[in-house]
Amino acid sequence: MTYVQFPQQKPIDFVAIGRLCIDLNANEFNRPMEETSTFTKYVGGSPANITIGMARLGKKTAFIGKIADDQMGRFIADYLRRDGIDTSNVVTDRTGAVTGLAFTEIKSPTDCSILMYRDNVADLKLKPGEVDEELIANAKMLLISGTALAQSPSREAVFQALHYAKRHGTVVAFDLDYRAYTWNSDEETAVYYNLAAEKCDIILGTREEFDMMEVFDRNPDRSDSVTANKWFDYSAKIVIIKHGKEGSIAYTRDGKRHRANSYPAKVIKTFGAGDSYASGFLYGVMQGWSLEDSMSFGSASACIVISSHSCSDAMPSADMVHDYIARCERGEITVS
Ligand SMILES: Nc1ncnc2c1ncn2[C@@H]1O[C@H](COP(=O)(O)OP(=O)(O)OP(=O)(O)O)[C@@H](O)[C@H]1O
Ligand SMILES: O=C(O)C[C@@H](O)[C@H](O)C(=O)CO
Repeated sequence: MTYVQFPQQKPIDFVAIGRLCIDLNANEFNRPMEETSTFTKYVGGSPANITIGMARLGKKTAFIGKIADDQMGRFIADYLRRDGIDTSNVVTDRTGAVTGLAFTEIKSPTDCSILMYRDNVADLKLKPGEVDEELIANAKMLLISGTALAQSPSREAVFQALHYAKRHGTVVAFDLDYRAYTWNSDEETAVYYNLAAEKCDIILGTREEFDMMEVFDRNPDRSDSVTANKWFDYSAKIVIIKHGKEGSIAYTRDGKRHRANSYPAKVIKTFGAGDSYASGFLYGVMQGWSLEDSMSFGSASACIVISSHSCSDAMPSADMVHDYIARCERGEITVS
């Protein structure tokens, strides 16, 4: 059963809009940030990680965003280009804005957190007039990401991108990617998330992220099916609710529920799970696979990334994900 039809004649498979940042991942594991002295630098930002994931899986990709006019900004743009990602719509800020930094703390494999430095960041300065309509028109899928909705003018740039996607029949996926630090209030967050989600074909988020969107809704039991069904009155064809290690559930417009369990993993840290899951899942859907197979592929991709030190560098190829699934099926990876 195919839930989403992609416009196959379009030359670009996937374009994402949103933040391009730097991750500084603690080199010393299993200790608090206060006791961590060295970090390794990687390209980061959830939509950037997802795009890198899609590129590694062999998709033709592009990115729409804004980088700082500094060494970090140039490092990010070079990294994307080396992965074959089209950066023609990655604009350089000229106002003195800086690159967002995410310092990651790895207290234990299950207790990780991110300390974000995001004042005056370049990614939130993308303007609607800077979004390239032709690029979106030429893409089969546009991915938007929640954090880009947190402030103007990036917020308007995302809505402009959504408008172009609708105008040109580009499928829209929304990774909720809620980062509390960037927002001013729960009400503002819910209003803008809901306005964007109304326009999207595929919505992916954790239970907690959907809870955040439901501050004005009645869902006292935090029911996944109540959450999903709301979006089928708008544009959604697939709504995925992720439950960490417990796996994920996809709801579809025909009233069906599709479940994927997670695979075992030798976890180093949990961040990056959502980004690698998203790229693996969206890749599967674009290949025309069943939702179950696409979700399993996303889950295995997540395991590879959470068993690694980085998010972007660790994004796997399709062969690596198939191999991981085969090794799990042979019982060679058992630690969870
Ligand atoms: N500890 C784990 N072991 C195995 N698989 C996991 C684990 N944690 C997450 N996953 C896989 O990754 C998927 C996405 O994880 P999760 O629900 O934690 O997303 P997320 O909160 O968006 O991730 P992130 O921490 O990157 O923001 C899950 O559906 C599952 O398949
Ligand atoms: O999204 C961010 O800004 C931080 C990410 O780059 C980080 O790697 C992560 O949390 C992935 O989900």
